[in-house]
Amino acid sequence: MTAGAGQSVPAAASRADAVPLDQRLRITEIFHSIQGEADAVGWPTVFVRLTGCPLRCTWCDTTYSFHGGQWHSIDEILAEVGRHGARHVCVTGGEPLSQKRCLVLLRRLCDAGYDVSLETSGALDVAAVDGRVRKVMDLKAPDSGEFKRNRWSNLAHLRAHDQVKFVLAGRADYEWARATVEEHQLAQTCQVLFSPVHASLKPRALAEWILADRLPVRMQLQLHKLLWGDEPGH
Ligand SMILES: C[S@@+](CC[C@H](N)C(=O)[O-])C[C@H]1O[C@@H](n2cnc3c(N)ncnc32)[C@H](O)[C@@H]1O
Ligand SMILES: Nc1nc2[nH]cc(C(=O)O)c2c(=O)[nH]1
Ligand code: SF4
Ligand SMILES: [Mg+2]
Repeated sequence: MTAGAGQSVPAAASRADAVPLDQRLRITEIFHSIQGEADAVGWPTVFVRLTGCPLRCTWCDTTYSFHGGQWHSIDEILAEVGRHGARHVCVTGGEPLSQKRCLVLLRRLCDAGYDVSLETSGALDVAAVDGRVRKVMDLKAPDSGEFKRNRWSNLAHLRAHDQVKFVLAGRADYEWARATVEEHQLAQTCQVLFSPVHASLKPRALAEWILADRLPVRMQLQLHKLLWGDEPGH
């Protein structure tokens, strides 16, 4: 289901008409791919990309999710996810938590037995996210232009299976991330991921900085971009 690309699910769409709008979610795309980021990297995964984001990170690779999309009921989304036969589901966006019913979707996916992860900017409250969901929470570095949106109180809701992620555009971002990890003792709470902004910061430079500083962080590249480049739907 690639709602943003104009493809819909006709039979399901007519059923959804009976569901009140406030019980539906606006979806940009649902697709099956290899998880390219975070702890579940490499697993065949179904991605549910919710439409809309209140942030505008300078380097965002998913600007096509800011607008458009199609409304779908949670039952429809679950049916589409099930069609792909994967164990892992990643709810992403856009900023998924900017739609309140995302919380219900996450709970329903967990109840259905999926291994569920949530990619979130860290700008919205994560307190009510189902504890079974693995949160992958960005802390936005200065060069993202969205540093002021970091919601520091979210750190209190991180559990051992969650991840804090820093996407870094250059050395200044790196210095800030290193100081933030230290200040908040993040590596003692959960995995800390450092990733270069794709095609901006050289991965090798980031790797050498992490090694030189003996940082307790996990470096990562976006595997799907090595496989498929910037094509949406992967
Ligand atoms: C597209 S965002 C959607 C979820 C949520 N809005 C967020 O920012 O976490 C998913 C992940 O992709 C990362 N990302 C976006 N553009 C990127 C880029 N150009 N290079 C590396 N990572 C990027 C984000 O930092 C985030 O960790
Ligand atoms: N393959 C693949 N893995 C991903 N992991 C997180 C993604 C995202 O856009 O949030 C993503 C994505 O867009 N594609
Ligand atoms: S918060 Fe996520 S989706 Fe929104 S602009 Fe930043 S990277 Fe893109
Ligand atoms: Mg992506």
